[in-house]
Amino acid sequence: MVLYATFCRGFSRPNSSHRRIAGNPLRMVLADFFSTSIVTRNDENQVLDPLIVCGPSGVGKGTIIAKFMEEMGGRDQFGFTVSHTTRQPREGEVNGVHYHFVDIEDMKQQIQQGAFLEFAEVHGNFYGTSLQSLRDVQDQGKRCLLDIDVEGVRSVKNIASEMLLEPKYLFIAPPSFDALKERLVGRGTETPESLSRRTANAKAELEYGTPQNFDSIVVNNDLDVACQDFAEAVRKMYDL
Ligand SMILES: Nc1ncnc2c1ncn2[C@@H]1O[C@H](COP(=O)(O)OP(=O)(O)OP(=O)(O)O)[C@@H](O)[C@H]1O
Repeated sequence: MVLYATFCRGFSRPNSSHRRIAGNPLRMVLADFFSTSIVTRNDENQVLDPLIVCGPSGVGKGTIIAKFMEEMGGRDQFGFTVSHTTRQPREGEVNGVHYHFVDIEDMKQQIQQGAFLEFAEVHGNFYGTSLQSLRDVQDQGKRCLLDIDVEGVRSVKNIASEMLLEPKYLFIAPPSFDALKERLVGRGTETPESLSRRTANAKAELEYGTPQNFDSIVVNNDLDVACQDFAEAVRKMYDL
């Protein structure tokens, strides 16, 4: 409830043009009643429900999302919601672009202040999606694209209806567990310890990646095919 109140407060922009709340009639009435702009429309009058992308570490989420956004027109409709993390930046990662890199005390403080839609401690580090990062995307009239782990998906599912959000959930699966492990090794970012933590977590994450829990599942075997499948799944889910 505290989080909900924070969320409503955070998203309340009474004078904004994006306050044209939409969706089904009940949603519209409730959204107006609660004076929240979580449910918004863009200039083409389309509802801006978030896209939640999930999958085990190393499956290729970042790679597919980058191609979709940069090479397949994704950026016209979606804005990447930049997560916070307490892990160290990898080579080439830019603060504020790939992640907001923060230290652990800062992150804990912001969590306590209710600044996050969801957060989780994964592989010994905190990851989270701040309400501000969602607002930043919505202010551009775009749908939020979130790349979050299974715990994050569970958290969002628990609170989405309270917030009148109707996200679409897409899971990216590897062709096999061995292929996933090979990619993590090939990426060259993991220590032996972090590799075994990530692969151990992947087992439970793959079990959660079922049609019961996700609107769409894309298998990332051949990268180009997976990107096409991803774009097609997005088109179908949002009726674009
Ligand atoms: N279809 C594919 N075939 C082979 N390698 C791939 C494929 N897709 C991605 N990769 C490679 O796998 C590695 C992991 O990809 P990426 O970093 O995008 O995964 P991720 O799911 O975003 O991981 P994390 O959750 O840890 O950030 C990268 O080195 C990437 O180049």
